[in-house]
Amino acid sequence: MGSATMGDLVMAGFQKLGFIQYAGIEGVEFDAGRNVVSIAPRPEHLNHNGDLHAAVLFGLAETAAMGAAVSGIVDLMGATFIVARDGRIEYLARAKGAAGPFLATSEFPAGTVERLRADIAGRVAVELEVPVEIADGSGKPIAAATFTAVIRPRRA
Ligand SMILES: CC(C)(COP(=O)(O)OP(=O)(O)OC[C@H]1O[C@@H](n2cnc3c(N)ncnc32)[C@H](O)[C@@H]1OP(=O)(O)O)[C@@H](O)C(=O)NCCC(=O)NCCSC(=O)Cc1ccccc1
Repeated sequence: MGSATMGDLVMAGFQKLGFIQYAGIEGVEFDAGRNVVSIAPRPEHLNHNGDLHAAVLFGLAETAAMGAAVSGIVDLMGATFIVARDGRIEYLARAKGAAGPFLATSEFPAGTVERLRADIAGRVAVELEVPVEIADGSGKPIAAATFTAVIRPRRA
């Protein structure tokens, strides 16, 4: 199965979730080791300053990160337990509602997916650091985040 088809499958799964629907998060790019998702702010996503609510930005970042974490292992997920252990976000600049759409990009350095697949094949538990950057519609960085994905052989 090609990565475009896998991306469609992963995003279709995300689209069933209430938070994803509420936030209007959409898939933009999906490839092994890379995931980009976007949000076009609606009035209910904004805070008292008219900026994207911090929790919505965190949710956008987490969606990008966990999508990237699974992007190179979709075919192995049946045998794999995967959850986010933690996440940290730095809000670098105001995410003004009118400056959308906002794009969250999560991408691994070269070799990460290959190592992860080898660890899964070897039934080695992994703690994967997953970076995310969020930019506004002009490309200006507005947040940087890091998540830890726990990836283990699924217990019977
Ligand atoms: C698992 C760990 C991170 C580490 O804890 P540790 O002390 O080392 O582990 P411990 O042994 O205590 O097990 C704890 C629980 O985990 C389960 N389990 C563990 N290993 C296996 C296994 N090999 N196979 C099967 N299950 C396993 C175990 O049964 C137990 O369940 P229980 O509680 O009995 O029902 C724990 O702190 C935790 O679950 N945190 C919450 C994580 C969370 O909810 N994140 C938020 C969002 S998730 C997300 O991102 C969604 C997403 C994913 C993918 C794509 C897109 C989106």
